[in-house]
Amino acid sequence: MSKLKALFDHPLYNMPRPAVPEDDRLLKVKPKGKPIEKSSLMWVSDTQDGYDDAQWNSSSSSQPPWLRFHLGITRWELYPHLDPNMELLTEQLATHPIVSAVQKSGGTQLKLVISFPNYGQALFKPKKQERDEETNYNLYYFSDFERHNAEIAAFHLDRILGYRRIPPAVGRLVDVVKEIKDVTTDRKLAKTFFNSPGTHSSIIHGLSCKCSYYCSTEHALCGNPRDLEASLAVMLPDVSLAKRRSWRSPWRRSYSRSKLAKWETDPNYCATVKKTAPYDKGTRLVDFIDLVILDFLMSNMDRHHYETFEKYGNNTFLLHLDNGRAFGRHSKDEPSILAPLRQCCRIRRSTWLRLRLLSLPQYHISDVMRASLSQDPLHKVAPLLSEPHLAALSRRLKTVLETVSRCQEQHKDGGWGEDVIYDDLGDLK
Ligand SMILES: Nc1ncnc2c1ncn2[C@@H]1O[C@H](COP(=O)(O)OP(=O)(O)OP(=O)(O)O)[C@@H](O)[C@H]1O
Ligand SMILES: [Mn+2]
Repeated sequence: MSKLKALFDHPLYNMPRPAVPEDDRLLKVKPKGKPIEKSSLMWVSDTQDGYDDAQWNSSSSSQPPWLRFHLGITRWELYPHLDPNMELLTEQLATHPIVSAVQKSGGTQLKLVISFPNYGQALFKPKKQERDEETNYNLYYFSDFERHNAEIAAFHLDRILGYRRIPPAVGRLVDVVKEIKDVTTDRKLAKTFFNSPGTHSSIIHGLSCKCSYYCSTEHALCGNPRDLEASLAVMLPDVSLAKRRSWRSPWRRSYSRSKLAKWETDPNYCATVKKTAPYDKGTRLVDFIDLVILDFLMSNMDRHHYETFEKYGNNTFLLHLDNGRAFGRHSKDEPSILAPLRQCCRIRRSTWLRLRLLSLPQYHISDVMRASLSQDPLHKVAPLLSEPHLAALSRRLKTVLETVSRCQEQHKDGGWGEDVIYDDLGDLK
């Protein structure tokens, strides 16, 4: 734990920054401390059963942690470094009673939207795979399971990298009968519960769903006997309050078993991207490279899209949502994920410096991840990432740093050494 603390106390994580301009906040509280009207809560639920009476105003001490999280979102990050709100926010996700659970439509696998008495909401993804199972090498990335522990580990890794672009996610043991079946108003969901015919003393309940893959009784999710491990990620502000835009990744895979994508065959692919909006201006390209580095470290091949908050136009951070297909394999790295860095040879200075820090023994990436993950409530059931996955992180970090060095070498020969490192620190370096 001391390595993690030392890392977060390091000047690279505590750079002086100008105060956030009011317009850079995603949401505003109504002026003059008027209580937030009940009507603005209509999107949460139209039945008030099980919910607390909400009496919030513009004073942050009256606001529940999920609301403080929403109000803290800015143009460049989801939450501040060493956020005092984080502990209570994650504790409530892990312990607050569940008053409702409904299926979230869309996507390939079952997800639920969970609601809490203080109107907070979370995106629930259930455990589907044991921690020590590796994704079958014959399986295409788009048929892989989503892993609840990957969602949790991705949040921790994103924070350790200093990005703060993934909504906080925690693990929780959920009683599938008491906390889902008995409280859901989603009749279709309730109908998918059944008792396992094969067990004697322990009753196993499964739930399956309506979605495109893995939603049959063969892929039922089983409680043990009723407890099911899951990840709960804080919901972002509803899109009626803060619209988001979804961007197709320029390095998207073909999602076909036979076709290659353009970036896999065209060695000059990045030159075209660099000339194309929004990658031709501002920090979009280096922000995308940040995301690529996160994905390579956790071996996530499924980054087909990313999202931004529409309010900020092109000058904003990228939301790193949907990390369930990360951490599937530890014995192999996937070099193609790093293609954008190799092809564009560009990285933010602040990211590069933090990566170098994480490769030093006193801040070693595997050690700080182990420490960070040990704070999750599911750690007492089993460590969120097995040791081989933690070891893979430091091996992959080395590859990222070698790739940057190779870029610098190549660019030095061409006489344009300045190009690789994008200077986002100015005088601070
Ligand atoms: N924390 C969150 N708060 C609000 N919305 C979210 C959150 N996380 C994800 N979403 C939204 O929910 C949608 C589905 O989530 P996610 O992509 O994780 O599920 P999925 O089943 O993996 O979907 P897909 O199969 O399309 O990849 C996302 O497109 C995103 O817009
Ligand atoms: Mn997905």
